[in-house]
Amino acid sequence: MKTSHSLSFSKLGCIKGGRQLFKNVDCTLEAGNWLHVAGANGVGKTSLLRMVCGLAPIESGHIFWNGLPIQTQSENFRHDLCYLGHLNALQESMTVDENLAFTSALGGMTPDRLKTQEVLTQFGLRGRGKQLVRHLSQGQKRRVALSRLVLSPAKLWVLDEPYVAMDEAGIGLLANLIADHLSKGGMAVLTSHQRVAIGQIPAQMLELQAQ
Ligand SMILES: Nc1ncnc2c1ncn2[C@@H]1O[C@H](COP(=O)(O)OP(=O)(O)OP(=O)(O)O)[C@@H](O)[C@H]1O
Repeated sequence: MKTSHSLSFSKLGCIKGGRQLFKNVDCTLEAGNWLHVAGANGVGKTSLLRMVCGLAPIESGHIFWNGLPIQTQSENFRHDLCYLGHLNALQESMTVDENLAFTSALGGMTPDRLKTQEVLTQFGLRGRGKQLVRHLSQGQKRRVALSRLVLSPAKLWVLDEPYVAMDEAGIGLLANLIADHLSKGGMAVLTSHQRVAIGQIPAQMLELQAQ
């Protein structure tokens, strides 16, 4: 069932190291849709995503979630959000299962062993649950990180270069995962230097321009 979630940017601007990266960015994303944030290296894509996730302050303009500024509803918004940054944010000295259980606990959920096994199988990591993350390849680590999306109840997925280190099968898998998420009324914001196709759902493009 579709929900009425929405994410909006209004006159959003960002200054880093005394340099204006972007300004006056306006955009609205409704439930069931995805936003491709594009632009040259250093234009500010990661900075924008970090602002959306509350990891960097909003210097000018506003970010609204369901019509309200995100700062006024931090807890709600955090619950609705799942962020995957450049780094996988995995504990290298813990097993795959332990990492996923930790993610579930952080999201306020009881770790579900069966569901975890299902997700690992879906991501081509069957039988890897007891393996230490530091013994996985880069692509496998990325797959573990991405499998957290499936275990999260979040409506909004914010993904910074999710395809990095993924092979062709992994790229297809992630595209299907996002398409499925959108079909259930979810939303996704992602950056990628590659062209991205998510099923038949057209991208809403936000091309950041160097100032
Ligand atoms: N804390 C900071 N202090 C100073 N400058 C910063 C800081 N964080 C980012 N920058 C600068 O802001 C600019 C934008 O960085 P950002 O990572 O957002 O770009 P990007 O569009 O994601 O780039 P890429 O496509 O290369 O990943 C870069 O020039 C970067 O050096």
